[in-house]
Amino acid sequence: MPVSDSVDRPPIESDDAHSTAGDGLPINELFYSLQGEGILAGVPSVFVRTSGCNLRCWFCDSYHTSWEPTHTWRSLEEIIADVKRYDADHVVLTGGEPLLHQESVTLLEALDDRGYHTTVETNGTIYRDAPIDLASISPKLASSTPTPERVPEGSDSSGWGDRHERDRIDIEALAQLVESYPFQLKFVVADDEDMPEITELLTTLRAAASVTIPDDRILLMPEGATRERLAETRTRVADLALAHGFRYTPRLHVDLWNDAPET
Ligand SMILES: C[S@@+](CC[C@H](N)C(=O)[O-])C[C@H]1O[C@@H](n2cnc3c(N)ncnc32)[C@H](O)[C@@H]1O
Ligand SMILES: Nc1nc2[nH]cc(C(=O)O)c2c(=O)[nH]1
Ligand code: SF4
Ligand SMILES: [Mg+2]
Repeated sequence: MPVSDSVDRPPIESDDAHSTAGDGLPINELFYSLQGEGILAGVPSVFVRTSGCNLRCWFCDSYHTSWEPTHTWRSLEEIIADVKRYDADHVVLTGGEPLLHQESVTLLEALDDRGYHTTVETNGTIYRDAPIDLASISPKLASSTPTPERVPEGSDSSGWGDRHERDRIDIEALAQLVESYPFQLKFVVADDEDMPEITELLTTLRAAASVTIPDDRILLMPEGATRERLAETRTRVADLALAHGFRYTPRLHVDLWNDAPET
């Protein structure tokens, strides 16, 4: 369900945390696929992708939820009816940043009431209290920050470099997420220069959080929105996972369907 800007509601403040409340959610796409990433990779799942993000990763594979957000406003009833069309018991709520939206909590409650397993894909900068079966947290490293040289084609990084850098890590939100939900920490990695920041962040988070964070919940995921780019990064990242005793996660959907929408 690719969508364009809606005319029936004002445009969302896509870059403003906690921006939407009230009935419904800005939906960019809703589709059925295999979970491509993380400890549930391979599980048939319905993906609900909200629009709007408080960060601007230069490599974002969901450009139309962040750099140039598009959406249709959908009521929770409509979203649930669409989810029910598929024979799946796993739902993945993603974005954009789904936890920007207060209504994501209401949607998760409705899905939980209907017996669905819920995964939330989040950048880890916002905590909300919701029935989440797996918090799939992907904290953003310095290598994600946009610069004039490293920015999606046709976009302007001005204003976003500093803001992204300021907001990309919130230890308090990360600690609350890992304390509250079964979790995985999924780092996007391109090369060994990313590793010192990961180990430092883990030291800080382990000191801040009241729960243990075992190494088998730390996943390294190769950076790459296309098969071509993944071919450059994946073996390097797998070797880094082995060297550090962390898990490696593939990006199955990119291997299978490259960068096609609704996959
Ligand atoms: C589009 S994001 C949406 C959820 C949330 N905003 C986040 O970043 O976790 C979904 C997942 O894709 C990952 N991702 C986005 N672009 C990527 C890329 N070029 N290579 C690898 N992973 C990427 C994110 O790190 C996250 O785990
Ligand atoms: N197949 C598939 N698996 C995914 N896991 C996380 C995704 C996301 O964009 O959050 C994603 C996605 O976009 N497609
Ligand atoms: S935080 Fe997620 S949705 Fe936002 S720009 Fe980064 S990868 Fe894209
Ligand atoms: Mg994706």
